[in-house]
Amino acid sequence: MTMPKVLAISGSDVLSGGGFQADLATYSQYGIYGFVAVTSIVTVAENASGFDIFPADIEVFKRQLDSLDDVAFDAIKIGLLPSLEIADLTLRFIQRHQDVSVILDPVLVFKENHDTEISQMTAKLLEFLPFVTVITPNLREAEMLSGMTITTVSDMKVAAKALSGLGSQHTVIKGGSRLDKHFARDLYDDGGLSREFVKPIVARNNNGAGCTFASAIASNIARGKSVLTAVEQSKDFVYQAILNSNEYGVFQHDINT
Ligand SMILES: Nc1ncnc2c1ncn2[C@@H]1O[C@H](COP(=O)(O)OP(=O)(O)O)[C@@H](O)[C@H]1O
Ligand SMILES: Cc1ncc(COP(=O)(O)O)c(C=O)c1O
Repeated sequence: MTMPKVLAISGSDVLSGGGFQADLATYSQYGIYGFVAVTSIVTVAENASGFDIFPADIEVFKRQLDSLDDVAFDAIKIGLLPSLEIADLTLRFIQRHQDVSVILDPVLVFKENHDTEISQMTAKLLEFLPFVTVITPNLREAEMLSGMTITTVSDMKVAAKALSGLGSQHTVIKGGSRLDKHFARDLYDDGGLSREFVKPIVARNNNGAGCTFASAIASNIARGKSVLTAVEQSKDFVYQAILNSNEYGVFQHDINT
């Protein structure tokens, strides 16, 4: 049997916690053949106070996507889009491939609080929603995309419904420690059904947890699982990944706020 094929449209994380390094590591755990179109290169900033994002040359990025037009992917996972131009080309790519499941991890807010040009990018990401199978914002990203303030699990439910209403077939909002200091609560919504997935918060390096979670969802969907089952299984997968994570690099991370 041939392996399912999943494309990551993602950045490179030089420390390999997140980005396409995390995507490929996850695909390999699921027996998925992983492809990558690189959106950007992320390095530790020279003063070591955070990260610097270097967008891919726009022509090079376009040529990567054009090269992939004839591959029959089983799913496409989208991560860090560092500029509006790169986001636009990505949107046009998924519009050309509407038969493929798309998992959008809207990387607007890093754990390291590196705010990209947030309001314009938020508006651009909203244009993706009608072409997206699952969107996986963290709490702050969900607030930006929905225009709501989220302080409780019931706010999270309303925001998830609002995002599903804007076109995403399935929404998973990843709750942070602002919501609950002890439990990592994620809220799933498909426009009708709403489900909460909860795990204890683990005090370990969770850099790249968002990338790993979205890639696991993409892998499960590519393997034929329903989206709800894919999310449930991926929540377990990322929990195990954090329990076994390496502690290295210069940053300690909180679960997103
Ligand atoms: N410290 C942690 N302990 C347990 N689960 C976590 C922890 N950090 C993140 N998660 C889980 O990992 C997944 C990714 O979430 P998160 O890291 O908050 O996303 P993002 O990287 O987009 O901010 C979610 O399912 C979240 O609940
Ligand atoms: C290229 C890239 N994409 C995405 C992320 C987001 O990572 P996380 O899953 O921790 O939000 C990072 C963070 O380092 C990154 O470098």
